[in-house]
Amino acid sequence: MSDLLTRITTYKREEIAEAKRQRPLAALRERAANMAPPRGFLAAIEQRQRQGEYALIAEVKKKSPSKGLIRADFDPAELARAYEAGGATCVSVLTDGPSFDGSLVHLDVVRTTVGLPLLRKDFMLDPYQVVESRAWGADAILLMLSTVDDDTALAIEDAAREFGMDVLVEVHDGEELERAARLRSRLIGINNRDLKTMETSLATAENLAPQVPEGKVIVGESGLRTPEDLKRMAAAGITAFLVGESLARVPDVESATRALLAQ
Ligand SMILES: O=C(O)c1ccccc1NCC(=O)[C@H](O)[C@H](O)COP(=O)(O)O
Repeated sequence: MSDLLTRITTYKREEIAEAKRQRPLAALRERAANMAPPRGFLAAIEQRQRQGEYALIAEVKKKSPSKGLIRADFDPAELARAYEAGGATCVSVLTDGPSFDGSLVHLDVVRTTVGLPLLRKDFMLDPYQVVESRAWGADAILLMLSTVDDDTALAIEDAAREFGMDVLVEVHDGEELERAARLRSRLIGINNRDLKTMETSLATAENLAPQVPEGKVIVGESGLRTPEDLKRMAAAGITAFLVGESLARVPDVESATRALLAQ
């Protein structure tokens, strides 16, 4: 694991322990049970792909460890509304506070603003966080295999399935891809960002895509900026994308979203 991920997972474990003290699992489960059913995240992506269109998961992102402040006048609701109007299929909401200035409250706000399925983008280390995600309105979660062992990955996936949520399983190399293939989730995200160097290379997704087993849906993640980048991914068989910075940074987010998706 990179130094950054070690630092993030260390404070995340402390956050989880504190959250469990503040809101025990039983109370969280009750809140999750009272939520409207999940909006189908994978189903929305596959429907878009069946129509021959790109499926965009557009990310509500204020700042990041690699880029610092991305959007000074950050308003999660306004950003999500622009993504929806620009043709996004789903929205990813960063909820990590210390590194991204995210919050679970953003998830709640975005859910009441748009009708698109929502991904909770955070560092999932404990099944407790899955229940928390559902309780705050997420329809899907991200599971980064670089931060969990196989038993934990399975437990997190099981918890998500119990709540009818989808899991985007994130990999960055061949070994993680082999582990991802053993999980039941059909969504595999290939992260182009190397979290040791913070460099992005589209070659990562291009090289790993042919090794993804039949029946899985690949999401190309990070470093995607232009319609040409998406075309390059599509040539490698990837037509679903997770995009944050390049859309969240610009003044006219709706137009930028529409322009990115032009095929
Ligand atoms: O973005 C970062 O700097 C980062 C650092 C450490 C862990 C995760 C990080 N990013 C999360 C993501 O996966 C991206 O937000 C997402 O793929 C969108 O990437 P981009 O379009 O390059 O903003």
